[in-house]
Amino acid sequence: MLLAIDCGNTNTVFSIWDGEKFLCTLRTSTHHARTADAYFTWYSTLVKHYGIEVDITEVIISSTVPRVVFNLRVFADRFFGCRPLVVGKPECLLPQQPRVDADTQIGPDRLVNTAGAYDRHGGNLIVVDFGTATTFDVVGDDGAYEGGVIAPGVNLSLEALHMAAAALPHVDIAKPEHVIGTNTVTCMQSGVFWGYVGLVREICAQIKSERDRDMMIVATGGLAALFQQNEALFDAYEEDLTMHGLTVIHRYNKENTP
Ligand SMILES: Nc1ncnc2c1ncn2[C@@H]1O[C@H](COP(=O)(O)OP(=O)(O)O)[C@@H](O)[C@H]1O
Ligand SMILES: CC(C)(COP(=O)(O)O)[C@@H](O)C(=O)NCCC(=O)O
Ligand SMILES: [K+]
Repeated sequence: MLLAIDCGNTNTVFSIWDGEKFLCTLRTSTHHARTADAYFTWYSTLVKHYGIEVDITEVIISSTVPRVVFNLRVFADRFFGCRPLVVGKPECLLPQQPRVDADTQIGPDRLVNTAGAYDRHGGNLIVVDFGTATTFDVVGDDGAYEGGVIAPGVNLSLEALHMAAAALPHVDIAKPEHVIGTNTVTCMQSGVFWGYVGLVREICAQIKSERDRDMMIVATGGLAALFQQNEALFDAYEEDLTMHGLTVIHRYNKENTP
Protein backbone atom coordinates (compact mmCIF):
# COMPACT_ATOMS: atom_id res chain seq x y z
CA MET A 1 0.00 0.00 0.00
CA LEU A 2 1.12 3.56 -0.71
CA LEU A 3 1.84 6.29 1.83
CA ALA A 4 1.66 9.74 0.18
CA ILE A 5 3.33 12.64 2.02
CA ASP A 6 2.73 16.30 1.16
CA CYS A 7 4.97 18.57 3.16
CA GLY A 8 4.16 22.29 2.90
CA ASN A 9 5.84 25.20 4.68
CA THR A 10 3.10 25.15 7.38
CA ASN A 11 1.63 21.63 7.47
CA THR A 12 2.69 18.09 6.61
CA VAL A 13 -0.06 15.70 5.49
CA PHE A 14 0.14 11.90 5.28
CA SER A 15 -2.49 9.86 3.39
CA ILE A 16 -2.74 6.11 2.90
CA TRP A 17 -3.86 5.12 -0.62
CA ASP A 18 -5.18 1.57 -1.16
CA GLY A 19 -5.18 1.87 -4.96
CA GLU A 20 -8.78 3.15 -5.12
CA LYS A 21 -9.32 5.47 -2.19
CA PHE A 22 -7.59 7.23 0.69
CA LEU A 23 -8.03 5.27 3.92
CA CYS A 24 -7.06 8.16 6.19
CA THR A 25 -5.43 11.59 6.20
CA LEU A 26 -3.14 12.70 9.05
CA ARG A 27 -1.88 16.24 9.56
CA THR A 28 0.96 17.70 11.62
CA SER A 29 2.87 20.96 11.57
CA THR A 30 6.05 21.04 9.49
CA HIS A 31 9.32 20.99 11.48
CA HIS A 32 12.57 20.30 9.72
CA ALA A 33 14.08 18.91 12.92
CA ARG A 34 11.43 16.19 13.45
CA THR A 35 13.21 12.82 13.44
CA ALA A 36 12.19 9.60 11.69
CA ASP A 37 11.35 8.11 15.10
CA ALA A 38 9.13 11.08 15.96
CA TYR A 39 7.26 10.73 12.64
CA PHE A 40 6.68 7.06 13.35
CA THR A 41 5.44 7.62 16.92
CA TRP A 42 2.90 10.15 15.65
CA TYR A 43 1.91 8.09 12.60
CA SER A 44 1.50 4.76 14.39
CA THR A 45 -0.55 6.30 17.23
CA LEU A 46 -3.06 7.82 14.80
CA VAL A 47 -3.26 4.80 12.50
CA LYS A 48 -3.99 2.63 15.56
CA HIS A 49 -6.58 5.14 16.76
CA TYR A 50 -8.42 4.89 13.44
CA GLY A 51 -8.21 1.08 13.53
CA ILE A 52 -6.31 0.90 10.23
CA GLU A 53 -4.11 -2.13 9.70
CA VAL A 54 -2.07 -1.80 6.56
CA ASP A 55 1.28 -2.85 5.21
CA ILE A 56 2.98 0.20 3.68
CA THR A 57 5.29 -0.94 0.89
CA GLU A 58 5.75 2.33 -1.03
CA VAL A 59 6.19 5.99 -0.11
CA ILE A 60 5.99 9.13 -2.27
CA ILE A 61 7.02 12.55 -0.93
CA SER A 62 6.46 16.11 -2.15
CA SER A 63 8.16 18.71 0.02
CA THR A 64 8.41 22.47 -0.35
CA VAL A 65 10.89 22.36 2.57
CA PRO A 66 14.04 20.60 1.32
CA ARG A 67 15.44 19.99 4.82
CA VAL A 68 12.61 17.66 5.92
CA VAL A 69 13.28 15.18 3.13
CA PHE A 70 16.26 13.61 4.87
CA ASN A 71 14.28 12.54 7.95
CA LEU A 72 11.33 11.39 5.84
CA ARG A 73 13.70 9.20 3.79
CA VAL A 74 15.04 7.64 6.99
CA PHE A 75 11.42 7.16 8.20
CA ALA A 76 10.48 5.28 4.99
CA ASP A 77 13.60 3.15 5.07
CA ARG A 78 13.57 2.30 8.78
CA PHE A 79 9.89 1.56 9.26
CA PHE A 80 8.66 0.39 5.84
CA GLY A 81 11.89 -0.88 4.29
CA CYS A 82 11.46 1.19 1.15
CA ARG A 83 13.16 3.94 -0.80
CA PRO A 84 10.70 6.79 -1.27
CA LEU A 85 9.98 8.49 -4.57
CA VAL A 86 10.72 12.21 -4.08
CA VAL A 87 8.99 14.60 -6.50
CA GLY A 88 11.46 17.02 -8.06
CA LYS A 89 14.43 14.61 -7.84
CA PRO A 90 15.82 13.45 -11.21
CA GLU A 91 14.80 9.82 -10.59
CA CYS A 92 11.13 10.80 -10.19
CA LEU A 93 9.53 10.94 -13.66
CA LEU A 94 6.81 13.46 -14.45
CA PRO A 95 3.97 12.70 -16.89
CA GLN A 96 4.84 15.93 -18.79
CA GLN A 97 8.00 18.04 -18.80
CA PRO A 98 7.51 21.58 -17.39
CA ARG A 99 8.03 24.45 -19.87
CA VAL A 100 9.93 27.01 -17.77
CA ASP A 101 13.23 28.90 -17.80
CA ALA A 102 16.34 26.71 -17.58
CA ASP A 103 17.55 26.01 -14.01
CA THR A 104 14.21 26.94 -12.43
CA GLN A 105 13.46 24.91 -9.29
CA ILE A 106 9.67 24.66 -9.42
CA GLY A 107 7.95 23.90 -6.10
CA PRO A 108 7.21 20.14 -6.10
CA ASP A 109 3.70 20.88 -4.78
CA ARG A 110 3.00 22.82 -7.97
CA LEU A 111 4.17 19.93 -10.17
CA VAL A 112 1.98 17.58 -8.14
CA ASN A 113 -1.08 19.87 -8.36
CA THR A 114 -0.53 20.11 -12.11
CA ALA A 115 -0.47 16.31 -12.51
CA GLY A 116 -3.53 15.85 -10.28
CA ALA A 117 -5.60 18.53 -11.99
CA TYR A 118 -4.71 17.35 -15.52
CA ASP A 119 -5.66 13.79 -14.62
CA ARG A 120 -9.11 14.94 -13.47
CA HIS A 121 -9.90 17.73 -15.90
CA GLY A 122 -7.56 17.56 -18.91
CA GLY A 123 -5.48 20.59 -19.97
CA ASN A 124 -5.91 24.36 -20.22
CA LEU A 125 -6.33 24.95 -16.47
CA ILE A 126 -5.40 27.38 -13.72
CA VAL A 127 -4.77 25.65 -10.37
CA VAL A 128 -4.96 27.92 -7.32
CA ASP A 129 -3.47 26.52 -4.07
CA PHE A 130 -4.11 28.42 -0.83
CA GLY A 131 -1.11 27.32 1.26
CA THR A 132 1.53 29.32 3.12
CA ALA A 133 1.87 31.09 -0.19
CA THR A 134 -0.99 31.25 -2.70
CA THR A 135 0.17 29.76 -5.98
CA PHE A 136 -1.40 29.84 -9.42
CA ASP A 137 -0.20 27.11 -11.79
CA VAL A 138 -0.92 27.25 -15.50
CA VAL A 139 -1.48 23.78 -16.99
CA GLY A 140 -1.04 23.50 -20.78
CA ASP A 141 -3.19 21.52 -23.21
CA ASP A 142 -0.91 18.50 -22.85
CA GLY A 143 -0.79 18.70 -19.03
CA ALA A 144 2.62 20.39 -18.75
CA TYR A 145 3.31 22.98 -16.05
CA GLU A 146 3.81 26.24 -17.96
CA GLY A 147 4.47 28.71 -15.13
CA GLY A 148 2.23 30.80 -12.95
CA VAL A 149 2.09 33.24 -10.07
CA ILE A 150 3.25 33.22 -6.42
CA ALA A 151 1.42 35.56 -4.02
CA PRO A 152 1.66 35.86 -0.21
CA GLY A 153 -0.72 33.46 1.57
CA VAL A 154 -3.90 34.62 3.30
CA ASN A 155 -2.66 33.92 6.84
CA LEU A 156 0.80 35.21 6.00
CA SER A 157 -0.75 38.55 4.96
CA LEU A 158 -2.68 38.83 8.23
CA GLU A 159 0.38 37.78 10.21
CA ALA A 160 2.55 40.34 8.41
CA LEU A 161 0.20 43.13 9.53
CA HIS A 162 0.38 41.88 13.12
CA MET A 163 4.18 41.53 13.06
CA ALA A 164 4.89 44.91 11.51
CA ALA A 165 2.35 47.15 13.26
CA ALA A 166 2.46 47.48 17.05
CA ALA A 167 -1.29 48.12 17.40
CA LEU A 168 -2.56 45.36 15.12
CA PRO A 169 -3.55 42.10 16.86
CA HIS A 170 -3.30 38.50 15.67
CA VAL A 171 -6.50 37.89 13.71
CA ASP A 172 -8.01 34.78 12.09
CA ILE A 173 -9.34 35.11 8.57
CA ALA A 174 -13.12 35.36 8.16
CA LYS A 175 -15.48 37.11 5.78
CA PRO A 176 -16.52 40.30 7.59
CA GLU A 177 -20.20 41.22 7.34
CA HIS A 178 -19.45 44.60 5.80
CA VAL A 179 -16.59 45.87 3.66
CA ILE A 180 -16.27 48.96 5.88
CA GLY A 181 -14.91 47.60 9.16
CA THR A 182 -16.02 49.31 12.37
CA ASN A 183 -13.27 47.87 14.58
CA THR A 184 -9.62 46.89 14.09
CA VAL A 185 -10.33 43.20 13.63
CA THR A 186 -13.04 43.64 10.98
CA CYS A 187 -10.94 46.29 9.20
CA MET A 188 -8.05 43.79 8.95
CA GLN A 189 -10.32 40.92 7.90
CA SER A 190 -11.91 43.11 5.26
CA GLY A 191 -8.56 44.16 3.84
CA VAL A 192 -7.32 40.61 3.50
CA PHE A 193 -10.63 38.92 2.53
CA TRP A 194 -11.69 41.45 -0.12
CA GLY A 195 -8.11 42.08 -1.17
CA TYR A 196 -7.82 38.37 -1.84
CA VAL A 197 -11.08 38.17 -3.76
CA GLY A 198 -9.73 40.92 -5.99
CA LEU A 199 -6.29 39.31 -6.26
CA VAL A 200 -7.69 35.94 -7.33
CA ARG A 201 -10.17 37.46 -9.82
CA GLU A 202 -7.60 39.77 -11.37
CA ILE A 203 -4.79 37.24 -11.66
CA CYS A 204 -7.08 34.62 -13.24
CA ALA A 205 -8.49 37.22 -15.64
CA GLN A 206 -4.99 38.37 -16.63
CA ILE A 207 -3.80 34.78 -17.19
CA LYS A 208 -6.81 34.10 -19.45
CA SER A 209 -6.22 37.36 -21.29
CA GLU A 210 -2.51 36.55 -21.79
CA ARG A 211 -3.54 33.13 -23.16
CA ASP A 212 -6.42 34.71 -25.08
CA ARG A 213 -8.90 32.00 -24.09
CA ASP A 214 -11.14 30.79 -21.32
CA MET A 215 -9.57 28.34 -18.85
CA MET A 216 -11.01 26.19 -16.09
CA ILE A 217 -10.00 27.32 -12.56
CA VAL A 218 -9.46 24.56 -9.99
CA ALA A 219 -8.78 25.52 -6.36
CA THR A 220 -7.30 23.57 -3.46
CA GLY A 221 -6.03 24.22 0.10
CA GLY A 222 -8.18 24.63 3.21
CA LEU A 223 -8.86 28.33 2.81
CA ALA A 224 -10.14 27.99 -0.75
CA ALA A 225 -13.47 26.82 0.73
CA LEU A 226 -13.98 30.15 2.52
CA PHE A 227 -13.65 32.07 -0.74
CA GLN A 228 -15.64 29.59 -2.80
CA GLN A 229 -18.63 29.65 -0.39
CA ASN A 230 -18.87 33.39 -0.66
CA GLU A 231 -17.72 34.46 -4.06
CA ALA A 232 -17.73 31.55 -6.54
CA LEU A 233 -14.23 32.41 -7.75
CA PHE A 234 -13.45 28.90 -9.06
CA ASP A 235 -15.01 26.32 -11.35
CA ALA A 236 -14.09 23.52 -8.92
CA TYR A 237 -12.78 23.15 -5.38
CA GLU A 238 -10.94 19.92 -4.58
CA GLU A 239 -9.50 19.49 -1.12
CA ASP A 240 -7.58 16.34 -2.04
CA LEU A 241 -6.02 17.64 -5.28
CA THR A 242 -2.38 17.49 -4.08
CA MET A 243 -2.83 13.99 -2.63
CA HIS A 244 -4.50 12.87 -5.86
CA GLY A 245 -1.55 14.29 -7.83
CA LEU A 246 0.86 12.25 -5.71
CA THR A 247 -0.99 9.03 -6.60
CA VAL A 248 -0.93 10.03 -10.31
CA ILE A 249 2.85 10.61 -10.27
CA HIS A 250 3.42 7.41 -8.31
CA ARG A 251 1.38 5.37 -10.82
CA TYR A 252 3.20 7.00 -13.74
CA ASN A 253 6.58 6.05 -12.27
CA LYS A 254 5.48 2.46 -11.65
CA GLU A 255 4.30 2.12 -15.22
CA ASN A 256 7.35 3.77 -16.77
CA THR A 257 10.31 2.63 -14.68
CA PRO A 258 11.89 -0.63 -15.85
N1 LIG B 1 -9.48 24.38 6.76
C1 LIG B 1 -8.75 25.45 7.14
N2 LIG B 1 -9.34 26.50 7.80
C2 LIG B 1 -8.61 27.55 8.19
N3 LIG B 1 -7.30 27.68 7.99
C3 LIG B 1 -6.69 26.69 7.35
C4 LIG B 1 -7.36 25.52 6.89
N4 LIG B 1 -6.44 24.73 6.26
C5 LIG B 1 -5.27 25.38 6.34
N5 LIG B 1 -5.41 26.55 6.99
C6 LIG B 1 -4.37 27.56 7.22
O1 LIG B 1 -3.94 27.97 5.95
C7 LIG B 1 -2.53 28.20 5.94
C8 LIG B 1 -1.92 27.33 4.91
O2 LIG B 1 -2.04 26.00 5.35
P1 LIG B 1 -1.66 24.77 4.41
O3 LIG B 1 -2.62 24.73 3.27
O4 LIG B 1 -1.56 23.55 5.25
O5 LIG B 1 -0.24 25.29 3.91
P2 LIG B 1 1.06 24.55 3.37
O6 LIG B 1 0.60 23.57 2.32
O7 LIG B 1 1.88 25.67 2.82
O8 LIG B 1 1.72 23.87 4.53
C9 LIG B 1 -2.04 27.91 7.34
O9 LIG B 1 -1.92 29.14 8.01
C10 LIG B 1 -3.13 27.02 7.92
O10 LIG B 1 -3.22 27.16 9.32
C1 LIG C 1 5.64 28.78 -3.69
C2 LIG C 1 5.82 27.78 -2.56
C3 LIG C 1 6.57 28.45 -1.41
C4 LIG C 1 4.43 27.33 -2.06
O1 LIG C 1 4.60 26.46 -0.96
P1 LIG C 1 3.49 26.18 0.16
O2 LIG C 1 2.66 27.40 0.30
O3 LIG C 1 2.66 25.03 -0.36
O4 LIG C 1 4.22 25.79 1.39
C5 LIG C 1 6.58 26.50 -3.07
O5 LIG C 1 5.90 25.97 -4.17
C6 LIG C 1 8.01 26.80 -3.44
O6 LIG C 1 8.87 26.87 -2.60
N1 LIG C 1 8.27 26.99 -4.77
C7 LIG C 1 9.60 27.20 -5.30
C8 LIG C 1 9.60 28.26 -6.38
C9 LIG C 1 8.67 27.99 -7.56
O7 LIG C 1 7.70 27.22 -7.48
O8 LIG C 1 8.91 28.59 -8.62
K1 LIG D 1 0.71 23.33 -0.91
